[in-house]
Amino acid sequence: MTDMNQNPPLELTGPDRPMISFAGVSKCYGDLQVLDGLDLDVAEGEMVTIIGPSGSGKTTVLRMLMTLERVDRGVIYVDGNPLTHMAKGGELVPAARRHLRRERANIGMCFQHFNLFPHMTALENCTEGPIHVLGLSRDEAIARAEELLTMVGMIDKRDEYPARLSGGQKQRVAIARALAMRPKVMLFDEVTSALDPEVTGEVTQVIRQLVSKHNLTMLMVTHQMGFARDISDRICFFENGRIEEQGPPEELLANPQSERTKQFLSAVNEAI
Ligand SMILES: Nc1ncnc2c1ncn2[C@@H]1O[C@H](COP(=O)(O)OP(=O)(O)OP(=O)(O)O)[C@@H](O)[C@H]1O
Repeated sequence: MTDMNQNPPLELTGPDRPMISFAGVSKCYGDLQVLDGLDLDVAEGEMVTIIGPSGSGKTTVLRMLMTLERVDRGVIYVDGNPLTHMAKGGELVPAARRHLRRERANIGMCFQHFNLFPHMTALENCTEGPIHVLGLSRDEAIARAEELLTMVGMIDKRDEYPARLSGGQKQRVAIARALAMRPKVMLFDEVTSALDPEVTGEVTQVIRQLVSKHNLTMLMVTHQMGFARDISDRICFFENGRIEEQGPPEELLANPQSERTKQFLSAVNEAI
């Protein structure tokens, strides 16, 4: 087998290359092996959800895509470019830093607790990154933010501060803010977990629109099987840092093949 860290391919090419690719990725925290030779490809425009027990490594996958964590072995590619192979001896060389900054701009992330800037209005939350990171003019950034706030149904709240918005409204602003950076990939970590069930539907609908309008690629983590069922093209069941089983939602949720997936889903169903 090729050692990906010794000799990683410089890039993945070809029209069928995945938008996201984890190739043999392993990660340890001390003695704890969190990811264990993970292979996971997500095609352009595909919506993939990761489910699995607590501690199985789901959030670590998203954090590694955000380059918040280093890989120990293997390579992660986004749109064919490796995220990790330029890291040397634990410190990033300047070229690697620039490369990572560019790559990171391709990736948007939304979190369970929204992480909006509390001292900025909904509109300012959406213009801050485009002005200060992408170098857009104020007018360009405002036009982009207004278009996105309209898309997520929040334009009438453009001048409100986050404290005056409901959870669902905050999450929709957070989605608009991430999109304002024009990412190729969106990551969603438990974005509906802090929301009331009736509000979950409005966020799900907004996320669905993103694929049809922007052809975004999405990787999501959730504990909510209803959200996974409604939103995903494919669900991956994680166990001990590997994919135990994967498939379309209707197959994986209704007719799981692996004993572990069956146990997990029946425990989740009992808890509901
Ligand atoms: N920075 C860290 N240092 C040490 N251990 C960590 C760190 N981050 C995560 N872990 C551990 O790695 C394991 C996987 O964490 P991760 O957050 O990826 O799991 P998860 O599947 O998302 O869990 P949950 O469903 O509870 O959010 C856990 O045992 C966690 O305690």
